[in-house]
Amino acid sequence: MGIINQVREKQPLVLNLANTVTQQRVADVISYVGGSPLMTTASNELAELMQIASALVINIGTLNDELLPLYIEAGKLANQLNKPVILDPVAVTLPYRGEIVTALLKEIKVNIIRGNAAEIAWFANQTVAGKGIDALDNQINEAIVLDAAQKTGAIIVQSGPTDLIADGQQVIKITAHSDLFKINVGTGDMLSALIGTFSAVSADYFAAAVEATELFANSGVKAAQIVEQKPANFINALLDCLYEAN
Ligand SMILES: Nc1ncnc2c1ncn2[C@@H]1O[C@H](COP(=O)(O)OP(=O)(O)OP(=O)(O)O)[C@@H](O)[C@H]1O
Ligand SMILES: Cc1ncsc1CCO
Ligand SMILES: [Mg+2]
Repeated sequence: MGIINQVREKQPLVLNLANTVTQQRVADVISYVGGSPLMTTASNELAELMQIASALVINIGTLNDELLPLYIEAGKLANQLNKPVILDPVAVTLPYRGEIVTALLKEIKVNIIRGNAAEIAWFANQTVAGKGIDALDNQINEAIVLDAAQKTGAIIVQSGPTDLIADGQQVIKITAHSDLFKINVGTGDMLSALIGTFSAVSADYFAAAVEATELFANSGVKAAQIVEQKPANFINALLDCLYEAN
């Protein structure tokens, strides 16, 4: 049985420390594949929520000083309960964000990191051109992705025209893509949430990352055919394709 079927059967609750820009799209992705999204920013309820959640997705897109303790507290709870932690390190190449992520990784174990080429290179102490939330150079450099996996101990998903998924030993490439992904802000955040949802029901986090990334790419290809290059319609078609996936 594919992991998508397990998601539909188990309807896992996926807890999100989301950014405030794209959280509706993130909630939609989780719900359309059969999961149950929940967003919080309240420290007081984290212990209760991590008990019922099956995965934690931390997206630092709109971080602030108060959020670092929340990320750490939620991450520690997830680690203690053996639930997967997915990190979306939005614009981590910027100094303040880099400081926050460095501090976070000292305190918690992150199981999967999903970012663009510029963000992933940061974890390998390398520089790949980027501006804010966007990568400007979609390098397909397997050595960087492997190094990022080894340095962090996390599974790495580098998104771009070709997606790369790596643990410390192997790299898998996914080449199916649509250029309508790129214009739509938050498709990376959606992918991180989809990976979180798949890892919520699969003990094999590498398989979860691969299957979720493949499904997202293939759904994008189908959606692009349906909407004939209309980028706003693309998101709706993408969600419809995720809803229909099996
Ligand atoms: N140039 C491109 N052509 C086709 N697909 C792309 C391209 N760039 C990214 N993608 C796809 O778009 C999705 C989002 O990846 P991207 O690398 O843009 O994430 P991101 O920069 O974190 O995005 P965001 O910050 O908007 O959420 C992924 O499914 C990725 O495979
Ligand atoms: C545009 C933007 N700014 C902070 S987060 C975000 C959404 C992409 O991650
Ligand atoms: Mg991003």
